Amino acid sequence: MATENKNLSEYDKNTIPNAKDFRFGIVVSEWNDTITEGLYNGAFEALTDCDVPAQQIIRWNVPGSFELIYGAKKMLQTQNVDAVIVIGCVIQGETKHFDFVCEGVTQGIKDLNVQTDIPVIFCVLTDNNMQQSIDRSGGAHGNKGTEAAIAAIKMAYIRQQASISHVFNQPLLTSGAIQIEETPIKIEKE
Ligand SMILES: Nc1c(NC[C@H](O)[C@H](O)[C@H](O)CO)[nH]c(=O)[nH]c1=O
Ligand SMILES: CC(=O)[C@@H](O)COP(=O)(O)O
Repeated sequence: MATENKNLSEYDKNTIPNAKDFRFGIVVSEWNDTITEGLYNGAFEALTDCDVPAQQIIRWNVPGSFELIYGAKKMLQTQNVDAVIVIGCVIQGETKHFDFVCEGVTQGIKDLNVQTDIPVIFCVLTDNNMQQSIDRSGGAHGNKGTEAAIAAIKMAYIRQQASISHVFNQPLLTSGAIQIEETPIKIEKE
């Protein structure tokens, strides 16, 4: 489904896990800052609407979308967060630079998700023109920042449940919950 057939800002709070104890990092690119500020506002408002205290949301700025990779890496390494959202807006110019920035950021963020234990949510617009970016940062198609915040909550919850599941040695249900049997935890004696 293309974005034009989906409102990026819509979510049902009844389907969102309890997020009040989660901590979120948000790394924001300063390139196209009128757009990235709109995306940040969408993300921040969605997180607080889902009961995340403002003091549990850490924001760092980086110069451009390519620097989101390093900024997210250092956020993961130094901050106590349950998920990171990277926010950027890349708009096609005259040259192929757009292609390399978009591919680089995509691969870099993918690598962080593979190499680290903290989910990193990709909230980077890769648009043909400014109007498309306006439409997706609080305009006609909603706000991809809102969408990213909900994704961050859901992924932080999956990470939390997966770690509990591992401790209790119980399967993680498709709902993301775990089935805790009555069997006691086996403590391996050293
Ligand atoms: N053209 C855009 C850029 N370009 C800058 C790069 O992201 C990077 O900061 C530079 O290459 C130095 O490493 N960045 C965006 O976020 N959006 C653009 O449209
Ligand atoms: C994505 C970019 O870096 C691009 O907007 C820069 O514009 P240009 O390709 O005209 O140098």
